Amino acid sequence: MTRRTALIRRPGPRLADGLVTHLEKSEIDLGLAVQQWEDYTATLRTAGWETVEVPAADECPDAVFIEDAVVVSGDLAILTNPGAAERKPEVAAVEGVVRDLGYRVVRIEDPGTLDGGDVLKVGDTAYVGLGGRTNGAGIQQLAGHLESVGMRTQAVTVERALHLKSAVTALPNGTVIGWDPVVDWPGAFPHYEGMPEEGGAHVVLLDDNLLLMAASAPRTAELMRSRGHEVVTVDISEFEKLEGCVTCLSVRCRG
Ligand SMILES: CN(C)C(=N)NCCC[C@H](N)C(=O)O
Repeated sequence: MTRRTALIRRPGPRLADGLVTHLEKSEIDLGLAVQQWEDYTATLRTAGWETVEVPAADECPDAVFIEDAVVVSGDLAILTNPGAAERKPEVAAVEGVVRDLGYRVVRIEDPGTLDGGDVLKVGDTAYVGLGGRTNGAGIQQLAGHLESVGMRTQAVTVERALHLKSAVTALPNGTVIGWDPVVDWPGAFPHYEGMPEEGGAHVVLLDDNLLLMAASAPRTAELMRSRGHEVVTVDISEFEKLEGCVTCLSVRCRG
């Protein structure tokens, strides 16, 4: 049976100090955020995922966005080198967890920077956002590591969004979906389709036909249901205020 493990990391007391780049800062309700995180992680478990908690990094406000700290593919865990200095200390505690899960561990090193939110895997292609957080050296190193697990890498410019996966994710059939105003280069993807809402650009594939989406994208959820997908939604409003989305709150390990 294939492993379905999701790495998660509890929000810390400093969450409200998290970085914002493309949004105005707004007030965060920490109690509500913790409740939303509990709901999100419970949704993963209900869908059959075992959740593994990475030790909290309470001094790092953005640590809950665990997706940015590690990229997994096949038997490989690639520890990232986040592009924002404040986020670099998040990575250290991930290493022990992925080693315990049996992954071969490699890392992105200076001068390369890379955030996991910039890596979108579709089949055997990893599209990687080249933008504010991930640089060319980081993409080159990633490409070398991914080659060892049979993945090819393609860089995609990201200027209008924080991360590539802030702008686009992919449906089970490989179609890349996005929210047009923040997608710099839709032609990079063989099949691209714009969605009616910003939050509609983000799906987590929980199963062959089961999508996890944010409650902030009801029209897109309806569109997906009308096409035969099952959709579960979670309210992640407090994380959206910090430019987070459903993908950022976990790292899905399949295999
Ligand atoms: C796909 N996305 C958006 C992510 N993987 N990460 C979101 C990180 C948000 C955090 N406040 C920051 O600015 O780093």
